[in-house]
Amino acid sequence: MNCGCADNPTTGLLDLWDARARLIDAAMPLMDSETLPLSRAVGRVLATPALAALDLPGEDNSAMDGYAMRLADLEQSQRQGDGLPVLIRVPAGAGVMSLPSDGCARIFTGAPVPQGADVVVPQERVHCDEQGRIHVTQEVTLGANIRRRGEEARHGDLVLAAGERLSPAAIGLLASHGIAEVVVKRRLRVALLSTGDELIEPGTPRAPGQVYNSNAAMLKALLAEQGCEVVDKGIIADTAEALRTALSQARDSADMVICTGGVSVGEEDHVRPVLDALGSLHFHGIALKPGKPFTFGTLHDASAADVPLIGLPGNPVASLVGWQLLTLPFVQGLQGRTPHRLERFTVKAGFAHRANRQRYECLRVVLEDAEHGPVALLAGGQGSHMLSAAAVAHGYLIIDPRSEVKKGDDVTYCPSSQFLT
Ligand SMILES: Nc1nc2c(c(=O)[nH]1)N[C@H]1C(S)=C(S)[C@@H](COP(=O)(O)OP(=O)(O)OC[C@H]3O[C@@H](n4cnc5c(N)ncnc54)[C@H](O)[C@@H]3O)O[C@H]1N2
Ligand code: MOO
Repeated sequence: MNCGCADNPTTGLLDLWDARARLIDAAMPLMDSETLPLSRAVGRVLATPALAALDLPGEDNSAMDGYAMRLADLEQSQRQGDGLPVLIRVPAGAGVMSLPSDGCARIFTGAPVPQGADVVVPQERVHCDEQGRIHVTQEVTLGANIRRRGEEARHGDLVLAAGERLSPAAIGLLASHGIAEVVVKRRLRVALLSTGDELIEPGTPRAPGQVYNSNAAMLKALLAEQGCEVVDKGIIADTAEALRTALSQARDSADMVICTGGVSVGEEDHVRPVLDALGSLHFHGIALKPGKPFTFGTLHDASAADVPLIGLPGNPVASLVGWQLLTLPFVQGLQGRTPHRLERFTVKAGFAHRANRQRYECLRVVLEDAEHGPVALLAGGQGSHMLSAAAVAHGYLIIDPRSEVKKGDDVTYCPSSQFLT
């Protein structure tokens, strides 16, 4: 593990992308797992690969309601102009039948194609004469409208790799293979602390100077969305003693600790000194606005495994950005997931902006469609204490340090939706 040294000696700050890479490298996946029925497995992380127990589809089956036939029989009947008699009827759920020669089968979507048939013609493309014989009105191609046995997966194929988070579509996929239960990682247990004497919980009366604890509400929602179990340690007073006690208890109750506030440089900011006493600091201070005082370290425990600690800045937008860009990939690593690659693409700036000299800036923006593609507009006030813009933003513009953005310039956009998968 690296020390807390910044990689930019001039600014004293660690590069944003280096910090992200270090966090991804440092995440040691949880080893414990449990077996769950599919009905309780959505959002959980597969601990073992899911393999196909059979071919999918299980048989050649029809993609259309229509008529299954041999192309050779059809061509013969077309030369003679007498159409094909319907000899069998194959509904979905029927077993695999055999197609007698010189005729066709009435067939329905999903029904097994009878042996011998090599094409299915949709019913809209046939004409049925008075004798009930089928005439095909358009050209047909060998194999058309037949979904082939095993075309999606063969027995033994990998269906989903270990480390995949189970989306509703993934649950459906497993069910389509007949899989009823899966081995998943146990939920990551995250202890959450909010430091600050000014903090009170929403729903309680407020005195002047007090601030509602928005970080805990937001982080609980973010952690729940990632399938984590939150151990809520509440609001901790701004004293080193209170923080030391709270962090040691948090360490003993969770796989990871997240605290907010108290990571800056004032004498009321106790996270770093307490971390020095209880464990070790890996880094502090990132070239990121908002989010500069982001802190990463380890709480040591003589009798149990070490527990990682992430200290998010108190300013609510700094906490949010510090979660999305840095904490989330670390949490995903602990969960045994492959941390997602940050999705970014280029849009046009709809405003001018002079960037911070030392830090990447994450501007909260909304996208609007314009003639030559999407244009980013500021979603509202950009203060790191203002959640209003973050709450309605579609994503971030990530602006390089020292750059100057002019209206109409190409800029890097990072959609927020990616942080919710
Ligand atoms: N002299 C300096 N002062 C500050 C610096 C600096 O480099 N030099 N950095 C600034 C930056 S950047 C940030 S971000 C903040 C971060 O400070 P802390 O992490 O120590 O946070 P606090 O001081 O405890 O609080 C900052 C701000 O956020 C509000 N807050 C805190 N917790 C919550 C919460 N759970 N819910 C809602 N709001 C919260 C708090 O009331 C303060 O307004 O430091 C700058 N200062
Ligand atoms: O992280 Mo602070 O909010 O950059 O201002």
